[in-house]
Amino acid sequence: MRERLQTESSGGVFANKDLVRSDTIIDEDRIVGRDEQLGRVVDNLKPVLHEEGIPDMLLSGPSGTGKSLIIHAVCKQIVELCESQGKTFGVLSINCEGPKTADRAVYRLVKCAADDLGVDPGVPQTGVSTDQKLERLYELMREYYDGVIFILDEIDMLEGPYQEAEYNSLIYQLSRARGLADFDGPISLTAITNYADFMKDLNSRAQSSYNPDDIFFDDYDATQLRSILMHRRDAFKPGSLADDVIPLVAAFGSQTHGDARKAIDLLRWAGELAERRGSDTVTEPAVREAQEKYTENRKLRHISGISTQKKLSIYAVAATAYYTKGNPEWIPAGPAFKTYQFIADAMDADRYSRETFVNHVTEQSTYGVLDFERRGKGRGRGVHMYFSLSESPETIMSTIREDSRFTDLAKEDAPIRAVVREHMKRFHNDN
Ligand SMILES: Nc1ncnc2c1ncn2[C@@H]1O[C@H](COP(=O)(O)OP(=O)(O)OP(=O)(O)O)[C@@H](O)[C@H]1O
Repeated sequence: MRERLQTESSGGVFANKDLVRSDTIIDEDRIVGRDEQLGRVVDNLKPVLHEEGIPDMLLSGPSGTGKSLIIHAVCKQIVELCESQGKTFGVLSINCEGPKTADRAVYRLVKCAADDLGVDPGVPQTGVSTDQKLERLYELMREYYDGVIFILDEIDMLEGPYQEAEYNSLIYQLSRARGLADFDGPISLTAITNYADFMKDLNSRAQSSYNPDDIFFDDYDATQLRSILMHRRDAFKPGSLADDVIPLVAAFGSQTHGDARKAIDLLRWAGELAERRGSDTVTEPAVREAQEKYTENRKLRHISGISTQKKLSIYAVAATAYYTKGNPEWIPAGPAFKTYQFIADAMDADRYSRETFVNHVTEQSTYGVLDFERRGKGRGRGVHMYFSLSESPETIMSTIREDSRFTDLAKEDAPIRAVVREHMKRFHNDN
């Protein structure tokens, strides 16, 4: 079982499955089309190489149309070219679906910079003001970077609990960095959104401080999708993909909003279905079946594409939520880690450290799968990390069990429940 777990896929159709995972960062030569948008982003960021100012940008357009791909691909090149000039360009990118407030989003930016630089974040997530977090962000910028781009993906998701959406405050505060950060290098504030009219939703304060170059990404048609998929054909072993599969996936993709992510996921799902059936070729019926099963739920689709260890970590959190009496919304990391260790042993998989487990779990907040926070259990009872899933634990568990490497976990119901209950009880008694 261990061997089976450690191989990337259990069957025989994939040669490099990463190429059909939509969160894989692909090489430039696999980017198809989008010349106009690519050209504009390149022209906007090129001045960094000459220590000149760079504009703010707003990348808008429907889901899966290459917005994140293009900005990250260009930033990657800029980072490399800066490196060759002995300069450091900081790409501080967060997804705004996870943090619920501007304060948390600022913390994530600090964390992103600290992780990139391999230094301590230097501020706690809670207990200090947003200004203190911003000051730390500026400090890191002054100390380590020669230029910075803030990338705020899914900016419209940062609505927050107040009447006025939190993205206003985040945009306002970050766009003032040029004046307030005492940072000499170029700065761009680049937001990504699905809404073409996003600027109209901003309040006047945010609007007056943020004047981005608005770059629009439209839907892909079937021909463009086909070409995107053809450039990833080598995800499959030679001869394992019937000729009509890519055109059919592209046709389905163009019917459902021209979203390349959906098309790539559908191709992978068809491959996985074929493998589960023990087939060594992906054919049209597998595509049709995958299309039927294909839910609109992006978070679940995301989970089905992550690595085995990450699935294992998320499964442990979901199982801890599911088997705990009363199904609490917030799950403490301690007992969830015990569940993880138990499940890893049951599957004969490697057990990673608690830190790696926590990283694997918190990373998923970027994709809106869950939220996390540190909080106290009450006076003098310590601060603990907690996770809160955004989908029902049962749905998450059954999605992960669709992966043949996890299917057998359904049989471990009773022992997992016992482990969860014992460790949740200990957690409550100990602290
Ligand atoms: N022109 C393209 N060439 C190759 N792959 C593409 C292209 N456009 C999109 N993709 C792939 O499709 C997937 C989704 O693209 P991306 O994440 O850039 O979409 P997006 O526009 O940022 O979507 P969202 O608004 O939902 O975040 C990624 O796996 C990306 O690699």
